[in-house]
Amino acid sequence: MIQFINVSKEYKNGAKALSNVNLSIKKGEFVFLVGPSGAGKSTIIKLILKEEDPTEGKIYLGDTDITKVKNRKIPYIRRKVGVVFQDFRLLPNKTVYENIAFAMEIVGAHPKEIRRNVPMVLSMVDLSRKAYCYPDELSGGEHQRVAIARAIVNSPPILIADEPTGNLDPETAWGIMEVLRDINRRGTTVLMATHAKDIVDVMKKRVIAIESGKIVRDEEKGVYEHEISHI
Ligand SMILES: Nc1ncnc2c1ncn2[C@@H]1O[C@H](COP(=O)(O)OP(=O)(O)OP(=O)(O)O)[C@@H](O)[C@H]1O
Repeated sequence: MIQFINVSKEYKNGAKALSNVNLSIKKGEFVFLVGPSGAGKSTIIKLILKEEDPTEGKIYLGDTDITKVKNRKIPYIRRKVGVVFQDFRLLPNKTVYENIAFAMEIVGAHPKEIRRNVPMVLSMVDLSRKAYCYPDELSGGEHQRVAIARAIVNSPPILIADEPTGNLDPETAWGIMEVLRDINRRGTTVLMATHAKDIVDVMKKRVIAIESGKIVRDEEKGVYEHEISHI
């Protein structure tokens, strides 16, 4: 579903963000991307979204090498990948319903489909009763659930979450994890970058650890970090 082959990324200012990264994520997997600040997690996400291009290497989404995709075809990639950020990014002057509907309008969905799908995803994130609220009337956890609903409303096969629980208290964060787990169980591939050690350790999902732009660990049912023994 997602494949990086010998991917390196150097930003224009000379910062080397990734060097020779190889990774392969299969359809339906749930993967945590962990590592210290500046390790390269957001860069991996930006490359998948084609917000940046790699300096070297190939990146496949399904059968498509997205490094070869022309800029005008980028919206086609964005339809395959839903994305949720730490800071929500909802439109403040639109209601919850309109925020989600807007994500469908911009990909040209039929109004009938919008009327069917928006209530469906709102119910998935348990927010049907807030459909006509504005973002400033929501709690942080509710905001993030709307952002997730918006990310999945076009049924993308891949959902990327960059620190989705970063601004939330522990209990609310766990609510978000339950929503992501449900979405994954319905078949969506989920890639989540996080610093939340407790969440990673409890979920027992695949963990890819990155440090200084290199993958240093890739484990099934992994943990956030291994204790270093000083004996
Ligand atoms: N647009 C940019 N221009 C130049 N350098 C950048 C840019 N974005 C990131 N970098 C550099 O690339 C490296 C990797 O950054 P990246 O944002 O991918 O790390 P990260 O693992 O997501 O960190 P964090 O956990 O703090 O979000 C860092 O050294 C960073 O300073």
